[in-house]
Amino acid sequence: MDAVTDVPVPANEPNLTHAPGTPERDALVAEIERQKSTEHEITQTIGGEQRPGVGELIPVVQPHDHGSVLGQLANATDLEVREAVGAARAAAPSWRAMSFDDRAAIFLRAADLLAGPWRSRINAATMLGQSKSVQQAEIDAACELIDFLRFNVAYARRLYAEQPLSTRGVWNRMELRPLEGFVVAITPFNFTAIAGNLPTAPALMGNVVVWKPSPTQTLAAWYFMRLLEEAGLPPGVINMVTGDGSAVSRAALTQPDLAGIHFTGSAGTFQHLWRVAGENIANYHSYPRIVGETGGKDFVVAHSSADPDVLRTALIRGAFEYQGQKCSAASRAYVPRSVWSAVRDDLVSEVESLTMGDVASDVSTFMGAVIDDRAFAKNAGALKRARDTDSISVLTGGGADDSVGYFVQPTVLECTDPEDEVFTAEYFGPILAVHVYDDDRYEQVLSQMADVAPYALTGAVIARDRAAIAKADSVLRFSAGNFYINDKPTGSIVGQQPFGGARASGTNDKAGSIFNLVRWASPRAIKESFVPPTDWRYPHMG
Ligand SMILES: NC(=O)c1ccc[n+]([C@@H]2O[C@H](COP(=O)([O-])OP(=O)(O)OC[C@H]3O[C@@H](n4cnc5c(N)ncnc54)[C@H](O)[C@@H]3O)[C@@H](O)[C@H]2O)c1
Ligand SMILES: N[C@@H](CCC=O)C(=O)O
Repeated sequence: MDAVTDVPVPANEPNLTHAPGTPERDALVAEIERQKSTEHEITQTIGGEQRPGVGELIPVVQPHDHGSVLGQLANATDLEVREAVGAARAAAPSWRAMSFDDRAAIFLRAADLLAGPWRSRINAATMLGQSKSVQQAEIDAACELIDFLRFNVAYARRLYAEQPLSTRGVWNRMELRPLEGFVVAITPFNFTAIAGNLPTAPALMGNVVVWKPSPTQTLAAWYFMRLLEEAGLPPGVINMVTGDGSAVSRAALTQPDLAGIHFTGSAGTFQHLWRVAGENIANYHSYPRIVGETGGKDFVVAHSSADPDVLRTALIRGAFEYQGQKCSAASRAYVPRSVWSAVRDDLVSEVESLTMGDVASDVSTFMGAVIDDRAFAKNAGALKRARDTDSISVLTGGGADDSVGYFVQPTVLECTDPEDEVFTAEYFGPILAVHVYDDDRYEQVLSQMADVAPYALTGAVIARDRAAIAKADSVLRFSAGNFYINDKPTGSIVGQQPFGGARASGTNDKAGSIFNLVRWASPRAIKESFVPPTDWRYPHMG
């Protein structure tokens, strides 16, 4: 049985600025050059062994310069996925027998390695492979992932300490067992932190994992696997298979000992995974835990009392950082006419001043490219449709060019029809749709926009009038799992704003929180009677 020890009290990792002349910037630039000139063989990791993979090869490119290949990965075959499941099964007995302190120490060491010698490696891979600016890589691949690793240890300790009442002569205990079987973690392209958190959170709770990162995030994922090995993660606890995931659906999700799915990505993919689990429901030993955080159509609603500078900043940062490819990105805004007349021209000219380009060659760049040809086509199609729709005016942007990289201009659309697709569909790109309303229609606008999109992930109200804030808080109660007052709807911080949404946005299990970790444990209640009864009769029987 584990000793109950204290764990280090977590604190959020401070962001390094990477300002010109700082040591972190020099280290990062050198590491970017090293990775650019390396043809990475992006191996799978099965039972602690790095394997090149026998499936079809998929090039990993720089999205802002798609002719530059960073390495190749192989699309995992069904056999390789089955081997990864086998390696996880083989590792399970010794991993679950290991004390919590020993497991926790591995992930705390991983956090410290990432905060120190591995920081520039994982940041550089995220900038090159996912086209993140240095600021966006730092808050994600370094700080948020370090926070996930450290805070999860503290949350897990709290969960283990949560014990039932004991009465005189009876000791009641609760044991948090890992799930019986293995967990599949399937992760998105847009956050290296999420990719790292989804396999490590169940592993911390004593589970074994098969991890399938997104092809376009696999370079940073591959480096993170190496970091976990250096931190002392035993072979087979987390097995990484590469590729598009189709083999994982066929060969892992159908296994009788599938214990859970830990997913982040689009709503469509999540529904597919749930369907596969549903079709196999009678074959599983236990009901698999299904945790999925998915898409958003995140809003900013302004009241006539809004500070125009606060609104403009929230819109620019919220909509255009990382090219609008955050699930939390502001993609629809509702602005009263009086405020719009104060904000519109400055907003347009500031959006036109945003720099876009090769984020890895010029570290001062604000925006890079969208992730791949599929994302480019989706955004270019949405822009064409906007140009062709009478109720929409393109205020700035509207162009796209994939000749060198997958570049989509930061775009502001003004649309008179609040039911239009620009207010309901997730484009996952730098496109902000604005609906301008008469100032006295605030309450009607809140009611309309509360339910117009299928998602309920993030949203913000910008207002100085307290009653207006309270009204938005109440009408939009179920429209966002993360609600911001006078702030942008992006940039949640582990330990401060637990993240996730409901409706089509997911199961809202709040990544990086105690609510998420509880899903990866199977509690056992134990009652021990010290002086048990020896006569079955009760006093009322005389
Ligand atoms: N709510 C959140 O916390 C959150 C966070 C980040 C991203 N997202 C959402 O993720 C989406 C963007 O990420 P994406 O483009 O990587 O999503 P995606 O759904 O295309 O892919 C997610 C993962 O699923 C895999 N996958 C796809 N088809 C599969 C299949 N048939 N079987 C098994 N695996 C399969 C992909 O390879 C990838 O690893 C957006 O919708 C965004 O809103 C949500
Ligand atoms: N923590 C991030 C999550 C974004 C998801 O893609 C945010 O709040 O912006």
